[in-house]
Amino acid sequence: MSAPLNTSSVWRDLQQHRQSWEGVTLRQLFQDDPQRARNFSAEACGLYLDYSKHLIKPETLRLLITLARARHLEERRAAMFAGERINRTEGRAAFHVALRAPKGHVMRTAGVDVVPEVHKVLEHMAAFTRSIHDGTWRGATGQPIRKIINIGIGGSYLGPEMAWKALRAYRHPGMELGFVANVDGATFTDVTAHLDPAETLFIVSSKTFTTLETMTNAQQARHWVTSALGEAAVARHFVAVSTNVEAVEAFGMDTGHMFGFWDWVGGRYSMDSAIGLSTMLGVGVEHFTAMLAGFHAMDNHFQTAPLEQNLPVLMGLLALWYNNFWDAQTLAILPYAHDLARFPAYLQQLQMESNGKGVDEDGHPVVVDTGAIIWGEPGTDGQHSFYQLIHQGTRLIPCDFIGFCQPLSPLAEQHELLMANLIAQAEALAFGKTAEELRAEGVAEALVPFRVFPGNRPSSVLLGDRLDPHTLGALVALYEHSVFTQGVIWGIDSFDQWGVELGKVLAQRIVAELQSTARHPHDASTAALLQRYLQRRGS
Ligand SMILES: O=P(O)(O)OC[C@H]1O[C@](O)(CO)[C@@H](O)[C@@H]1O
Repeated sequence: MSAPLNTSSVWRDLQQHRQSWEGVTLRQLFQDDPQRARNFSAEACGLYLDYSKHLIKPETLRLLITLARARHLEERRAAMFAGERINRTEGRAAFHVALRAPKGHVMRTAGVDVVPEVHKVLEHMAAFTRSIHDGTWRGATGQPIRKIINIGIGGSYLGPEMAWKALRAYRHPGMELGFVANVDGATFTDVTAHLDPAETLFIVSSKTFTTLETMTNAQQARHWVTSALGEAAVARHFVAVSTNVEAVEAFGMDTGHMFGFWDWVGGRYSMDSAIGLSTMLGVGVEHFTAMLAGFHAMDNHFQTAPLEQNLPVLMGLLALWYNNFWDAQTLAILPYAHDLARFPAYLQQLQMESNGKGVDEDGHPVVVDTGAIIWGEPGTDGQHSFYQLIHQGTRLIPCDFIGFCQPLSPLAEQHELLMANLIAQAEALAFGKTAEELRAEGVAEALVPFRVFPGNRPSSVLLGDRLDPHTLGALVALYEHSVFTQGVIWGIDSFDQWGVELGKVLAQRIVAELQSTARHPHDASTAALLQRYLQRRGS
């Protein structure tokens, strides 16, 4: 058994190095090193990362990279790309990198090259997509399908919804996508309110095909379709995406219209698998293929670039630096792109389900803090809401700003304003405004303390040329591998999610109590809540 992480010599060196930060300012660091912006920036797959406004010196990076090496990041990365069972608690590989491997690449797990199977499914998805787009596939009444509703939750929803919004400029003409995730019936009624069943296709997306929310909404959809079009319509209006053939059959769906994937694809790493069928239908085969190429380009970069210039490694190490050495609790994701509005929500599952762990891979309590709380909103909306706290509050909140040089909206002038705000926010956070500067501007003395911006608030700026499918794929893979980097250093299993189970089991028990006279023992609070609900729910 290796020594606890926080007693390792490099961890201690980092703690000591952190002490040397008292009184150090980003202003000073930039003054001392005119090359700082160049020295602390890197570029890959069309994404430029400026990390010069972080509380780091060359020594910080050297120590963080030493830590990564000491924790065998390179070996663990090789194990992931070799299809080894790195998801130990579930006894599986975490082989999402094989989902975007080009045809002809060999990627083996458990001795099997999975790339041919992956491409077989992609070809099935492409043929289906084309048949919907060209009208060969029609609904039960002969009408072309124009509305696609993805029923799924968590990893079977967040990626497709995020991508549908992110790739708005690349949508296939005439196609509309909707998403039903929440078990709240309001979601289903809202999404289907103005839809015509005759031109609507449901994709039931669930890795396990047992998830309560998804199965409930799928039954609701079935009722909605069959009450309008009859039982025989199910075959023309439903397809499934799952790893569970038996459950799809049991649901009464034609497995010929099922798009499979594999147990080595984690839910939150699945938007580039058949779970992306709605994305492919929404943006077309070519754009989906370009997105996969973006994922793959970033995989290559992660696999081959030296750690010092490796974007996912750098981002992972920076996140860990604040999480473990500056007591930062959170990381703000701030996309300056309306089309990335759902990116923070997507990253919440990716990062918090992956790295929200309190025991290490050997089952021992972790000795350091793990995954940060991820949150955020698109700029500039957030500026008029929570940025006050980021600028002048008492907490340190590292920020990831994400922006694009070229607008997708025809309102190019507004894009200038948007990007000016992104650049200004990173500048203001880093360098702040001193009392002397305020006085020199003639600010009344009584107001000076309120108007001081302390600065020294760290941020990354990720700049792409354009939010296109390739860039989106690269961006998602960048965060996937950054999450992996952090998980490896903490020694946790980033690919399981046992923490979601207990609530599911308890909910099932409570459902039984709400729907019958069965009663289970509960604590006083739960019992009182149940009683009040039962009394007041109405008939
Ligand atoms: O695709 P499924 O099996 O319906 O699961 C949906 C989601 O539920 C979870 O298992 C946990 O809530 C996620 O990891 C997963 O993405």
